[in-house]
Amino acid sequence: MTAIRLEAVSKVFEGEHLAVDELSLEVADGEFMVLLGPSGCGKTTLLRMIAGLERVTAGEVWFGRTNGTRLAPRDRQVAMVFQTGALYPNRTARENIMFPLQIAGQDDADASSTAAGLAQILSLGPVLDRLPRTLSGGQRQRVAIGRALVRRPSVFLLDEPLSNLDTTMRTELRQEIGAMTRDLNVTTLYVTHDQVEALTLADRIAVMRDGRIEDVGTPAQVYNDPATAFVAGFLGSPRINLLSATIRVTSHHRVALDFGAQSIQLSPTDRRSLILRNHDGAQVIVGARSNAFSLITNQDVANQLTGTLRAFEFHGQQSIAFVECGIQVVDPDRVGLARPMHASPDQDDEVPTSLLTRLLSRVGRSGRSDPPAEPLVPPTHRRADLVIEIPPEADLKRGTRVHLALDTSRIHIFDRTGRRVDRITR
Ligand SMILES: Nc1ncnc2c1ncn2[C@@H]1O[C@H](COP(=O)(O)OP(=O)(O)OP(=O)(O)O)[C@@H](O)[C@H]1O
Repeated sequence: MTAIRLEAVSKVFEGEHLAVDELSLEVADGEFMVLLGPSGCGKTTLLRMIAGLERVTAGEVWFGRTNGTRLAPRDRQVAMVFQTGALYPNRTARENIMFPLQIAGQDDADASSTAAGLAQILSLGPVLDRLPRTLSGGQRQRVAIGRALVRRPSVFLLDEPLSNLDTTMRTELRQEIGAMTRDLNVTTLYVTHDQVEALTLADRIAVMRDGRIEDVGTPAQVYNDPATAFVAGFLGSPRINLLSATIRVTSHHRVALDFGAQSIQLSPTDRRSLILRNHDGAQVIVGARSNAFSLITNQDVANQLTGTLRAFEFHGQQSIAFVECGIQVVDPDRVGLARPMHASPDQDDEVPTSLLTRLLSRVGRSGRSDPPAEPLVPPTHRRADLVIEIPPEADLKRGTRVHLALDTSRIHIFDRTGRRVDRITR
């Protein structure tokens, strides 16, 4: 078993494309770490650098006490499984699994019995003597996993191993991968862009964006106490509401969040007031998940927002309502990009300068591309809507005025670049 330590690792591809940007991360011995992030953020590149399949442009990769940055892949004791585990088509499942042992010089009988033992754990017993083309996608992935694990690697890397499987198979194999890697106590780095896989499998999650890590923590930490607005937006469904606000400190040192036409106050006992009192007048982003709101009929309740119900969707256990409150809503995918959606030009300076930006600034080019196009949103959802959960039995008509209580103990406050300003824990 081996811990992995990445020290300021960067990868610049030809054409000066920066895929990984001075990234540091430690994965403890035997830990299951999930790298979570949107397509193109550099997850696969990072995994390939750890496996030795991609040269590191700068920084170091350590396995325990060994500097592995320049080690050949075969000397790293690392096994990797890809999206579609490529199997030898003319070898049976058993032969595929035992092949690495044969290459290592083990005799056939021993290799076959080791393969059979692993196949039992992977529920492959009945299909061990079949060729890959006769197996289902899930079975093929199991064989690929078996082949990767058969030599008991110190480090196990998986790159979206479930992405080509149907939902039932994904859930089943996901649970098995979790159980098996823990039984074998192998240090595992698992890449996905699927938040459910990350939340259910990980000991810790590292959330990546644009070649960097925005947050690392247990699933509960990154979900309940996200470091940035992007992380808050990436985890959770429906996505968190991000509301533009200004901090106002009243004469009695109470902190109010002013949304323009409406405002709310933090409770005087809220310890975050002590931090926010120093930010009077600051433009911030308030993050509130859909279940931080509740519909109320009593208009005397403090901290309520009023809006018009525009649409709702039935989701079984709950319904999702879209409420127009006249509050500017921010897109989590765009917060903190080089040119934030609502930022004034001078706020760009607050965004950390990346390695590529610095590299390219020497040749007089900007390191970041334009923000991506607005992602698709459900047809019922306008960007300015708050998205809230309501009980499925709520009998509401579109166009009615609704009052929403906001539980301020469950909101997060970010600066305009998306970094948390109200963090007490962690
Ligand atoms: N060989 C390469 N040459 C040039 N650019 C590359 C190369 N491989 C990857 N990239 C670029 O590096 C960035 C990161 O790619 P990478 O495959 O690591 O992302 P990812 O997070 O794994 O994405 P996905 O989830 O879609 O697989 C992308 O912009 C990609 O286009």
